[in-house]
Amino acid sequence: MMRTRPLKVALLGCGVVGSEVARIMTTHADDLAARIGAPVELAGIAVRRPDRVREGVPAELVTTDAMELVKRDDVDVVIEVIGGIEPARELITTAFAHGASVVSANKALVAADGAALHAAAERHGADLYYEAAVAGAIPLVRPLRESLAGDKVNRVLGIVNGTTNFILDKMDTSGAGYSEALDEATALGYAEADPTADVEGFDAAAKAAILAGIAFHTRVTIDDVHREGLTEVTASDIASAKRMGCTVKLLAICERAADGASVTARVHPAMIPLSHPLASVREAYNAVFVESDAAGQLMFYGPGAGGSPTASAVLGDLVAVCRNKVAGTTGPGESAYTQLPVSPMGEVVTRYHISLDVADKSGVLAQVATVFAEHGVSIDTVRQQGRPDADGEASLVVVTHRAADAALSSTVEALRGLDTVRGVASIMRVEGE
Ligand SMILES: NC(=O)c1ccc[n+]([C@@H]2O[C@H](COP(=O)([O-])OP(=O)(O)OC[C@H]3O[C@@H](n4cnc5c(N)ncnc54)[C@H](O)[C@@H]3O)[C@@H](O)[C@H]2O)c1
Ligand SMILES: N[C@@H](CCO)C(=O)O
Ligand code: NA
Repeated sequence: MMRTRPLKVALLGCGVVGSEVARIMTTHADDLAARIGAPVELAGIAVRRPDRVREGVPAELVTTDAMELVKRDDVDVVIEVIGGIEPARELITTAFAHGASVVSANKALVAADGAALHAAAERHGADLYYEAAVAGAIPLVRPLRESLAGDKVNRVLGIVNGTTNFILDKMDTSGAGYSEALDEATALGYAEADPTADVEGFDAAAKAAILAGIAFHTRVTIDDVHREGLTEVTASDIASAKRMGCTVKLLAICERAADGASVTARVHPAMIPLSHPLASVREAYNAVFVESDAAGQLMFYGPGAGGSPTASAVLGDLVAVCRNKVAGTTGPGESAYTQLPVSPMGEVVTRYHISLDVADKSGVLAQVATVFAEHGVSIDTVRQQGRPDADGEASLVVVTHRAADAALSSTVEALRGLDTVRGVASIMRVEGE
């Protein structure tokens, strides 16, 4: 039976995502009401620039005072799509204190302070949902939190940033330059307000922290995630990858250690074989593999960025928290009972592709091989190529077997110390084999 008092929603932020949330709430109002069992209405929309014309957004709902809006007694749900740490955090905690549940797309905030936010929600008998924060429209937070709650997840591996995938894809397929590709991603609404968050890997690291925490039932913050962006990836890395039958992707990788006693979370560019399903993830699409004991390998794929896809995830959460309100209950909160520590990057074990500029003379190969052996890093393949442009120099490309990141780092340091090694042109991890 439909309850007659409408549920009131405060929308904070009306940018790329917020404007789409407002549009869908208006156009789908009847369906949303039927699915929730109560009408759902916008109580107000907090914006920073009230003079901006926003098509389809009722002017009488617009306010610049977000704090006053979240304190209103008639507000049942707050949707936070402002982004950043403050004032989003204070607005969300104030919303909880006033009895409202919160839907947020804010990965930066959840990855920095998720535990405190969950605790505040629980204290006030409210919900905190953030499906949109990880991989946009793709259902991932809820499947991990609910559908896989009876299984044991061991690994989450994927492409979780649309902007960087768009850039790498354009560079790889159309030969576009880095800044041209970034400008296009920004114009399409994929990039964050400050694209540094995307290209330096902060956005993906925040998502990795959230995924690792939920997947392994422990607490992982963005500071625990090893992060390398794509600003160091060169055209020559992409060409090297092609020669190996690989492509370069910015990956987020969360793993439970083999002994089950710790976890790792990292974001970095990596070479993956063209035969791997992640290699064919194009443009701003995201794809995430989840490996678990009972289910085996699951793949989640879809649009990970953009106003309308992200709004889809926000609306899904809105329906869920509204249903909970109607039923007088709350959904699952934080599950961090395993308290597994997060190991440093040095303990991660993977394969490496290293490209060295070396003196083109006898004995160099043996010298280089000795350095690898001395550090316990086993070589899989070596390819030497003369460089007609550089007199007396050659390129040596070494691909290793699986080795600890710390062992690889000390190998590279020792290689740099050799007179015959003129430079380390690139080091890239090789994943997905
Ligand atoms: N764009 C995407 O593809 C995408 C995807 C997933 C998640 N997200 C997340 O969604 C959130 C919003 O992203 P966006 O792309 O819509 O950003 P945006 O910059 O387009 O929109 C944010 C809006 O909030 C407004 N704002 C800032 N401070 C405010 C305040 N104090 N009161 C009221 N309004 C305020 C800004 O003026 C801006 O219009 C972020 O947390 C982002 O990480 C975005
Ligand atoms: N800037 C983000 C938005 C989605 O979180 C991206 O490019 O993936
Ligand atoms: Na999602």
